[in-house]
Amino acid sequence: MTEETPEARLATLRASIDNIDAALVHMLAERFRCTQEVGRLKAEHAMPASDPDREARQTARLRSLAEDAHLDPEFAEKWFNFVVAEVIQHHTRLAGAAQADGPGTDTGTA
Ligand SMILES: O=C(O)C(=O)C[C@]1(C(=O)O)C=C[C@@H](O)C=C1
Repeated sequence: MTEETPEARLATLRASIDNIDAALVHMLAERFRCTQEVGRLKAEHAMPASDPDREARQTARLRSLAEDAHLDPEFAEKWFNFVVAEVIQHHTRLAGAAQADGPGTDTGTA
């Protein structure tokens, strides 16, 4: 039986990392597609960009999931906070644009 060389093992592991990174990019793209719609909904209905209660619930949930998965819960929380900060910036920008547009030009009347 021939042993796998360290170089071959590294290449195998990197192939898996490539797949995982690609999946993460696709999942993040889907998440941002979703939060963009949430941002539009919030802007249209003058709802606040951030929801600290929702964030607290999600942080607790993700920390628990991370523990179960043997992922550092501190890291999971940092990742979530990083993503949410970006989402809130997008929401705030959409709210500003909605305000600049005024209450809506399409009144449904002729
Ligand atoms: O669920 C919402 O209300 C969102 O705007 C999404 C989201 C998130 O990205 O998870 C972002 C900002 C809020 O503070 C809470 C959660």
